[in-house]
Order: sequence, then structure tokens, then C-alpha cells
Amino acid sequence: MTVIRMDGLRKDFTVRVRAGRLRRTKRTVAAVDGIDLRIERGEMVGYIGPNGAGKSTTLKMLTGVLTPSAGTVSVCGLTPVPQRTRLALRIGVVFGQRSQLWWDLPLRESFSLLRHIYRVPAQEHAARLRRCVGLLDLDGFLDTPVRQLSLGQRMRGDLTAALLHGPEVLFLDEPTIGLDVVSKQAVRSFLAELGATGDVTLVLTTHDLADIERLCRRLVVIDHGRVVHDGTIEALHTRYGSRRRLVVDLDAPLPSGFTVDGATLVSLEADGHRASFDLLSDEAGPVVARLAALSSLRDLSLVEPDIEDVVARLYAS
Ligand SMILES: Nc1ncnc2c1ncn2[C@@H]1O[C@H](COP(=O)(O)OP(=O)(O)OP(=O)(O)O)[C@@H](O)[C@H]1O
Repeated sequence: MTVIRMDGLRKDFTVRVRAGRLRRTKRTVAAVDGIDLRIERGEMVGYIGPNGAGKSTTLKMLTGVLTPSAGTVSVCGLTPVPQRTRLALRIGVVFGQRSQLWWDLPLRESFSLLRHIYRVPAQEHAARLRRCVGLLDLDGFLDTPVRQLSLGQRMRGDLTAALLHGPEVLFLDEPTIGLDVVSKQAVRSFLAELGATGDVTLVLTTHDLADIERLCRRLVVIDHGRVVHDGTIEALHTRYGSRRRLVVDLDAPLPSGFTVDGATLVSLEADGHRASFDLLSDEAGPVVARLAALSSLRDLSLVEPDIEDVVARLYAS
């Protein structure tokens, strides 16, 4: 079932720019420039792009904060701006840089207020809260006022707050920004668990590609307001010719200019005792066997292609 539809979605902003010392003229910026996208129920989609690509503007149109300049958008069968109140009951929103919690209230009381705002039956609320408290380890700070929480604790609180009314779609804008490694892991594991149920559709924008690798099967990359890639991370690697790298430590040095079927030598170190090869196919076995026949192998490791590199190449192209 399709839960998010965008057809020719567009958002233009009019900005004033300096034209000489005193004069200013108006210029139109196409923040989102004709996006067509379908997202199915239960999908976990990474929505990424360089700074200013139009990610936040898209999320704002999906959540009913901004009216599109052209095109149509629907989330859970609703049109976000005119049906914003109804939509709020069906979606959850987490902005890493902003909190929807009450600054002076302990977390527990913020959650209780949200229960009343969303009119969630007490039992349902208690069950969801129990689950979040368990998975996000909130017990130690449920009674602490939000202003005294660390960023990681606050983010865990915000995630819980976004889920207590049982949304069908969760929009996350930079959910791990500024978090320490442990909190990042906690947030990622929690989202992975949430996504694994298949009930919640997740749309995630982030500059941290480890979030995407951990969580998203599907990656939508936008640049200058347009979709430049829509598919799996593997498809992105294939498109950019990313190769797994095989690094071997050998007893005898390899001569420079050495060739082996199935791989390309990319570097030689330690007087030729350590060699790195880009594998030309998914199978490392035959190449390893050929190398072992030449000289005894002391050690070997396989390095997966780095998504950061691929995405940097995609942004640059
Ligand atoms: N309210 C606004 N008025 C004018 N221009 C805007 C406004 N909001 C966004 N823009 C412009 O629209 C473009 C897209 O901005 P947007 O915030 O959606 O990008 P983003 O992909 O979320 O970037 P970032 O990764 O930096 O958050 C940018 O050129 C930005 O300057």
C-alpha cells in the first residue's frame, strides 16, 4: 500500500538579493524542483543530499508545514496542509535540532500531556511507553526536566514522544546529529527494531551515512531539488563501479606491475609484502587462491566499499 505520494512536487522561494550597493532584486529559488516519488507501507527510506538540496523543504511539505508551489503530495491518503490536524494523528515527526518536549517538565509529564493531546487510551499509551522505556533505556531519567537532559537522552525522549500516539509514518530529520557514539547506536537499534515490525514507514534525512547503511534498504538522493538516485545502496555501488578491496600480507614480495585475473592491483606497501586489490567481481575466493599459489599468505582482509566515497562522487557529478 502506498502511504506517501509526490507528483511533480515543487517549492519555490522568493529571495531578495543585492544588486549593487543599495538596490535589491527578487530571485526565485527552486528548493524542490519536481519530485515524483512513491513510498510503500513499512519501507525505510533514506532521503539524502548535500546542504541545500531540498530535504527539509520536502519534509516540511510532507508534514503540512509548507504549501507546495506546484504538484501534489499525499501522506496516508491525506493532503498535508489542508488536512494537517488529521494528519498529525497519523504521523510522527522528529527534528534532531528541535524538540517537541516541554523544557521545564520531566519527560514523564511531557509524555502524559501528549497522551491527552492525542487522546490516546490509557492502556495503549502505557504499553507503548513501556516498550520505548525498555528499548531506549529511559528509566534513569524519566523524572528529569527536559532542560537537564543530555542531547542523547533528549533525543531518546523525542523519539518516544513521536511514537506514543502510534503513528503510521515517522519522519526523522537528522535524528543522530550531535549524538555520542553510544546514543547513536541506541537510536539506530531502536529505529531498526521499529522498522522490522513492518508497521511503520520511516523517512529519514541525515548527513550520517552510517544511519542509512544500518537502517535503510532504499536510498533516495536529491540534489538541487531533484531526485538523482532512487534505489538500494548496492545499486548505487554498482552504478558508480564501487569494488570490494582485498588486502593481503604475503611472505614473499609482489613485484610492482603484478597482475592477477579477477582483480586490479591498487597499491603495494611494506616492500611489496602488503598488496591491495580491487575485486572485479563479488567473489574473492579465486583471486585469493591465485595469490596463495604464488606466495604463502600471512593474512588477508576484505574491505567493503565506502558509501561516503560513492555519495561524494554522486554529489560531485
Ligand atoms: N524559507 C526559505 N526562504 C528562502 N529560501 C529557502 C527557505 N528555506 C529553504 N530555502 C532554500 O531552499 C533550498 C533548499 O533548502 P533545504 O533546507 O530544504 O535544504 P536541505 O537539503 O534540507 O539542506 P541541509 O542539509 O543544509 O539542511 C536552499 O537553497 C535554501 O537556501
